[in-house]
Amino acid sequence: MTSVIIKPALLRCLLRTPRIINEYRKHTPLILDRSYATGEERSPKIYTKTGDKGFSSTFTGERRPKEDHIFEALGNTDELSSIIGLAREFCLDKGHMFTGQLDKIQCVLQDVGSNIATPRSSARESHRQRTKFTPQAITDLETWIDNFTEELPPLNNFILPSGGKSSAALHLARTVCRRAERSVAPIVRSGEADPDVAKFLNRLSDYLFTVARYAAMKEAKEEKIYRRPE
Ligand SMILES: Nc1ncnc2c1ncn2[C@@H]1O[C@H](COP(=O)(O)OP(=O)(O)OP(=O)(O)O)[C@@H](O)[C@H]1O
Repeated sequence: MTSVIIKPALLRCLLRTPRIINEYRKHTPLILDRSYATGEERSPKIYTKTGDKGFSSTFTGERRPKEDHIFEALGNTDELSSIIGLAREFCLDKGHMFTGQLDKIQCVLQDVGSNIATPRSSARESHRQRTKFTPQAITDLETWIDNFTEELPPLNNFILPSGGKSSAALHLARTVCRRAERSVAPIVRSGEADPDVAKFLNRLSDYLFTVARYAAMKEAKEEKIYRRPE
C-alpha cells in the first residue's frame, strides 16, 4: 500500500466531501505535510507555496499546470457557487422561499467539483464509484423549473438581466453557470468526468433563468425586455 503526502489545502477540499476522504483513508495512508508548521498545536497555514510555479494537484495526486481544463472547470464551479451565495443573500433579504434550493445547489456544486477533480484516467475504480455524480440533482432542478414556470407569465420577449437585485444576481449566476458548462464540456467529452455533471450544469442555467424571473415577479419588479434601438 502506498502512502500520499497531502497538502493541507487539498485536505480541506477533500474534507468538504467526506465520502472521498474516507475512501482515501481506507486505501491510502494520508500523511499531512506539516513541514511548514512550527508546532503541532498551531493551525496549518492556508498556503503551502507548492502551487507557486503554476502547477497544482488533482484529487488523484496528479500534478498538472494550473491552466489545465480541470483547474479551469474547478475555478468556474467555485465562482458559480460564490455568485449563487451572493444571490442567496439578496433573496434572503427579500424573504424568498426558494433559498433552500440555492443551499442544495451549492452542495451539489461541491460534488460537481469532486467529480471534475478526480480524472477518470488516474482514478481507481473505488474513487470513480465514490465520486459518481447522482442524477437525482438533475431531476430536482427539472421539478423546481416546472413549478416556477406554472406561476410565471408566458415568455413573449427577450428578457434582459434586470428585475431587482435578487433577480439580477441570479442572472449573473446563470451566465457564470454557462461558462462552467463550457469548461466542463471538453472534460466530459474526453471521458474524464461524468456526463451527468454537464447535464446538471445545462439544467442549472435554465433553473437560474427561471428563478430570476420568479424573484422579479414576487418582488413586483419590472423585467426589462429587449427593444430594437431606434
Ligand atoms: N487557480 C486555481 N483554480 C482552480 N483550482 C485550483 C487553482 N489552484 C489550485 N486549484 C485546486 O484547488 C486545490 C486547493 O488550491 P490551493 O490554492 O491550495 O493549491 P496550490 O496553489 O497548488 O497550493 P498553494 O496555494 O498552497 O501554493 C488544489 O489542490 C487544486 O486541486
